[in-house]
Amino acid sequence: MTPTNVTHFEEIRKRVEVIMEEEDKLSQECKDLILSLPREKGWRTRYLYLFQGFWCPPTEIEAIINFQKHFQAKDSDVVVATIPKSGTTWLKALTFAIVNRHCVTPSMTHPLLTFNPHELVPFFEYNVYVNGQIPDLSNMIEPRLFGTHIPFPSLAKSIKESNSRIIFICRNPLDTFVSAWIFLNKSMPEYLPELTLEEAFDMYCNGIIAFGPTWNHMLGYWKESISRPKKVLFLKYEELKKHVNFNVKRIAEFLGCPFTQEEENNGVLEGIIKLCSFEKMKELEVNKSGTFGRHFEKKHLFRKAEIGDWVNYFSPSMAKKLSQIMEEKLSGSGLSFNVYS
Ligand SMILES: Nc1ncnc2c1ncn2[C@@H]1O[C@H](COP(=O)(O)OS(=O)(=O)O)[C@@H](OP(=O)(O)O)[C@H]1O
Repeated sequence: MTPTNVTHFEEIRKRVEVIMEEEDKLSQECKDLILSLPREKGWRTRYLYLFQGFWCPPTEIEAIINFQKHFQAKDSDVVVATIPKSGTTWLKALTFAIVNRHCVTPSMTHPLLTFNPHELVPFFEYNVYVNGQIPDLSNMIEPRLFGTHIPFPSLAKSIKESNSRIIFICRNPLDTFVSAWIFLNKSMPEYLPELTLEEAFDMYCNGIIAFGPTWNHMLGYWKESISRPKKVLFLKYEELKKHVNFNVKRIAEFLGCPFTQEEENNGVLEGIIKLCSFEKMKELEVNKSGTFGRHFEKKHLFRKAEIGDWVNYFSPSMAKKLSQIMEEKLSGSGLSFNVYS
């Protein structure tokens, strides 16, 4: 092992220890609850627990309970909701850039050039309600922007009942799986010691993935976007990538701040798209080092950003299997997900 590898390994070991300690520090109430829940081997934590109908790591369970008890939504709030590895970083960046475009003057450095999108749009479950904290969020600049991987039914009641808005994005589940698998292997390899790609894939097909089953997660937001289109905007990563201008304009309209013709003529829309692009974000110093969320490395957030990269990892039979599962689980909902597109 080279000295650089040793340092990297040491860093990862330390982060894993921190996570273990955080799990040990959970409140007794939460520990008791967790003991009563069905559990399966986790991908990046010792176990995932079946909590409120979805698979969840233990520290997130405590955070979600706190969030459900204490979060008071404002009508102006915007929540970026996603399945992990389906375009969260990108959508957070776009949302931040769209809603704050009138506050950023040409003479100032854009916050997205010096902060990672996860630092500008905090996750309820990883940043805001961690370690039993109940932060005072009333002084945050409005509109307040938050991120979450929590399924729709488990969002705080005040989000569902207020006029706050939710933008949801999901992605071809095979690419989502590959992105998650590679991200965790790179960022947290110690957590995947005995799990082969095939085993992880089988777990995924059985719905066992943080915040999954994936199909339930999609369906929760999908159904809400149909019944309350002003409340939930439902996006797909592939469509956002293929028709970025159209969809960025759609997001702005949904958020009540459409781009004017003048802004379009002056390159404001184009500028936002460029600023938030994979190529631009990947090259920023701020995104090359340091960690975010649950001690993940920022640099691994920007890998390939390609549609259909799964072909480099899966056999045709794996693709067929997941495709069939998705078809069956989504059948009758009006939502379809072609893994081949
Ligand atoms: N700006 C931008 N534009 C397009 N695509 C982007 C962007 N930033 C990140 N990515 C790609 O998104 C994948 C990471 O997903 P998430 O951002 O959801 O990860 S996380 O849940 O926040 O950890 C991951 O996909 P893969 O490359 O397929 O692994 C990233 O490369």
